[in-house]
Amino acid sequence: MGTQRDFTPVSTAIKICGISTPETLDAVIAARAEFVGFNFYPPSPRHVSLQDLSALAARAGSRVAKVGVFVDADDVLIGAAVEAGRLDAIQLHGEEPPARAAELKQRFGIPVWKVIPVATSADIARSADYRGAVDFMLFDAKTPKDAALPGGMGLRFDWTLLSGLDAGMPWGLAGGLTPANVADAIGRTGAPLVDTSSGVETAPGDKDPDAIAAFCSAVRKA
Ligand SMILES: O=C(O)c1ccccc1NCC(=O)[C@H](O)[C@H](O)COP(=O)(O)O
Repeated sequence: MGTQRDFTPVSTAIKICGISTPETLDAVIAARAEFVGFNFYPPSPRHVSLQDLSALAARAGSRVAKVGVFVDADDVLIGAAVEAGRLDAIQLHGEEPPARAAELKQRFGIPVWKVIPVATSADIARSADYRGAVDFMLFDAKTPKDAALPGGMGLRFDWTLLSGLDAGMPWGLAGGLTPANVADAIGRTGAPLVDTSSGVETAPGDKDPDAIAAFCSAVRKA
């Protein structure tokens, strides 16, 4: 099982989400991102099979922490992915309630991240329900009800909603972050971690190694 990371920030941590090829995994590692996300939501263009996950995880070794992204998944899928990918954390990107998150934390013994979809200040307030149940909160843009995916859509939310945030635990910012806007996002929110997916792609699911490098460089200069 994976190890719990120390989020005490010396600089902003980076998660590149939706990696599915060896070449783009290498780009994430070369750019020294702290976290890589592997997607287990079948409708996503970034979805990885357990077989591919296993090969990617072996390639990564311990050079980057591996986060599995799940949407209201059952224990069988999560367990298989945790084992095949030697995952370091489980990211819940669906409608999992706090009790379900706490159950998964207990069952698999690795940190659980909960995505908080944000459109209004009420969404930020609701994140308090997850205190004590999860290890990390990722504030991401709420997608429209008829959206194809609950994440990875390149949508931003109003960053001022995070003003004065006391999440009560480590947290991060996601949603529409790109090499061009991530420094501004960090400056405005003070996010200890930033996460991107479509912002470093040429098409849905096609990650661009140069954009991954540019994103990480922009974060380090911020
Ligand atoms: O990326 C996906 O396809 C996806 C599908 C279903 C649930 C979550 C998904 N992505 C999770 C992420 O952590 C993304 O990085 C996050 O939503 C930000 O995406 P983007 O706005 O494209 O940077």
